[in-house]
Amino acid sequence: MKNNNKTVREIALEVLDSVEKNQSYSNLLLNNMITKHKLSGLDAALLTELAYGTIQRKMTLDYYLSPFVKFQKTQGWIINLLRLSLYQLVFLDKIPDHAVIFEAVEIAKKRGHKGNTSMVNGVLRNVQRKGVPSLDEIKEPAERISIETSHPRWIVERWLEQYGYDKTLEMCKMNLLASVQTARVNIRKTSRNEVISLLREEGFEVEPSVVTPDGIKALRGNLTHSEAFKAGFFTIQDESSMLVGYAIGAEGDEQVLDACAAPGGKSTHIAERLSEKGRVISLDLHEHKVKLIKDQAERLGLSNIRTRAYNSKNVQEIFGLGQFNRILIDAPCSGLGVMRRKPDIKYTKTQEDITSLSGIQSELLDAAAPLVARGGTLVYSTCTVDKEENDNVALSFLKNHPDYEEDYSLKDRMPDPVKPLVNGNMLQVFPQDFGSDGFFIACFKRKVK
Ligand SMILES: C[S@@+](CC[C@H](N)C(=O)[O-])C[C@H]1O[C@@H](n2cnc3c(N)ncnc32)[C@H](O)[C@@H]1O
Repeated sequence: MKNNNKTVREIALEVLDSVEKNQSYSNLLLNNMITKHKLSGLDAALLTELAYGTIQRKMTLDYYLSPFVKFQKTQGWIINLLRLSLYQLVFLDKIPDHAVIFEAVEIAKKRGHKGNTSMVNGVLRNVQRKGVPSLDEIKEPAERISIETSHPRWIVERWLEQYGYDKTLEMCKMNLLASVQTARVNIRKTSRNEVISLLREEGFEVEPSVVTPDGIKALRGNLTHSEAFKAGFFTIQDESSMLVGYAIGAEGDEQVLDACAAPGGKSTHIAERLSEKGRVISLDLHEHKVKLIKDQAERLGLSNIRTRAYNSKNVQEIFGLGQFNRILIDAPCSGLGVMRRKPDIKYTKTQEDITSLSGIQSELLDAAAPLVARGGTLVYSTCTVDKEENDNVALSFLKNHPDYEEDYSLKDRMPDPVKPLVNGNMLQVFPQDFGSDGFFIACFKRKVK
């Protein structure tokens, strides 16, 4: 359990501190830590469980700690150490209580003075003796969901209003579960059956996705470490994200603009479905992001993608009106559909972010709209579940663009299990539908006349 003289729990505490202090993204930070400390499979899995679990359950843990700790008067790292320890005591049954408390005290000794050590020891032993307060004390439904599932109250209230009690509770509970790694097969190079056989030969536990025809689910092992990945046989992508590639329906020699394209998950999907002569033009704001798309295209052996660092609000300055058969706006969004993979999102996003993002989303759609050829397709997607960024943006787009209409072929383009979720030209996938990301897709068609 020791790496560079740091235990996995010490590293987990560093992750918690950094996520809180520097607003670092937990998923990126965790990957960096795993590499920096050269963590092996089991230790990497434990670090992920401890750091993600503690962040995911932060509000519940604070409720449990509240009778025992004066939050205002306690240093941040001590609160994090207590959260980390309590998470193990309450939510993990494979680690004995005495080991959890012993390690917490050792960390406190290394990090702080004697007073800190005895406080950590005292709080954890007190919790052990008296037990944590019952959630049944919380009578009000929004507050109960908020504390029990660690979602800020404003998010719970919005979802209650938009989707009702049952869906909200289901979604909040689902968001606490670990996400499963999934991959999309590069149909240019190989088939799903072949990739599954290759991965199994390499010792990975995988199965076909039941959501998408080109998807694979990893039950054990990180697929990016496989030879099949290096050979460009697949892309790591969430199953909901894959749906966008089907929704846009690109084929043959078509010209497609992907206006918010990095790191390239959807651009490469579209390119795989086009011919060699077809083109995906992939834009994103910064050179370093565009490089991610180029790297993926190269790994996958795709020569029909062109990239450029560009602000897509100004696309009309570089492309001709009606130039593209299809355009995708996979817009920047609040990401409230991907909380399982980025648990810190729920604590950092605000209602103001949602409003300002919906403005940006509309601007991007407005800028791209005239570049779609008559009879062509415009697809708008987000990885969020908030109606202000989803349905409302889609509806106001149609209202402001009389040259567009709903594209009802969205349903035909969806894989069978997804079809029942399509509502006209829109699709909202919730995390609880398939265990994939919360995702929204709207399809528009530019009128022929
Ligand atoms: C949801 S992500 C795109 C994910 C990508 N489509 C994929 O499947 O891999 C949104 C992207 O939009 C980019 N973005 C935000 N504002 C933009 C703008 N004005 N012009 C171009 N790209 C923008 C962000 O940098 C971010 O990479």
